[in-house]
Amino acid sequence: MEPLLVTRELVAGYGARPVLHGVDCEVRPGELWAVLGPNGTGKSTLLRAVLGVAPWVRGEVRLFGRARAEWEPRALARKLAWVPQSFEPAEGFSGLELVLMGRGPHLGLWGLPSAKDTALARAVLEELGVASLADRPGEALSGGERRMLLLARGLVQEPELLLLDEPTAFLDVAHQVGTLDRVRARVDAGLGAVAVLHDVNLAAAFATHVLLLRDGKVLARGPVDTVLERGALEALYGLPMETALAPSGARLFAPRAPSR
Ligand SMILES: Nc1ncnc2c1ncn2[C@@H]1O[C@H](COP(=O)(O)OP(=O)(O)OP(=O)(O)O)[C@@H](O)[C@H]1O
Repeated sequence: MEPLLVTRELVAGYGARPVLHGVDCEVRPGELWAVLGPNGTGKSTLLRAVLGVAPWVRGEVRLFGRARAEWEPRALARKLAWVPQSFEPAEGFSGLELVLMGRGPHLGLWGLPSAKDTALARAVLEELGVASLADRPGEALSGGERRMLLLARGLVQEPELLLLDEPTAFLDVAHQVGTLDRVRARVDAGLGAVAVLHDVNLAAAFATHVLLLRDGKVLARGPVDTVLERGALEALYGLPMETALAPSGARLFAPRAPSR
């Protein structure tokens, strides 16, 4: 299957300083890539470089078979959705209206959502277990509630490729699992997704592939079952790790303090 996203020798940074030093990756339909790595290593910068919002980028970024620069923004927004780490909703918008913004790239000349768009937005909120946020004022929502709206906005955009920057941050454990479960269900139906995660166990449970990023370089990448292992994680985080097999067969990872 043709890749949705390809980066080759990707270098990106801010000011004079490169943050990414030659990152290669490929994402195909039906793949959920977890990007793991220490703080400040360039995970968000990688997503931002793909979106074209990192201050400078060298190397190749191809989306849906074409160079990124060849895409007209609105056409690209019908295929590529972005779930950022956080947002400050402008005052006066309800939760439903904020989610409906995800339909923007699909709307006609006047930009007015139809009854079908509204039904889709309500259905996604329902699916995520946050239907009650539809009628709440956006500016009055908690950090976790805003995250759920951001995810809903990304899903109603009905993209072919979904980029998620720490989608589980600020969420309780049930919403963390629920969020990745809903993303994975869409991935199993053909979506491609890239999610920056800090929780190795969530990556093990939901990702199909992992990309381990350290100091702006790819330490390892490939299928989750082969790449996500103790030695690679110890090299990634510079910390001893323990692994175990749960009765369900799930692989579990636990960091150990070096002094203990
Ligand atoms: N707008 C910016 N201007 C200058 N430097 C930046 C900017 N954004 C990020 N950086 C720097 O680039 C480096 C990589 O940042 P990035 O946000 O990509 O890391 P990350 O791996 O996502 O980190 P975290 O896990 O802490 O979110 C960091 O050293 C950061 O300070």
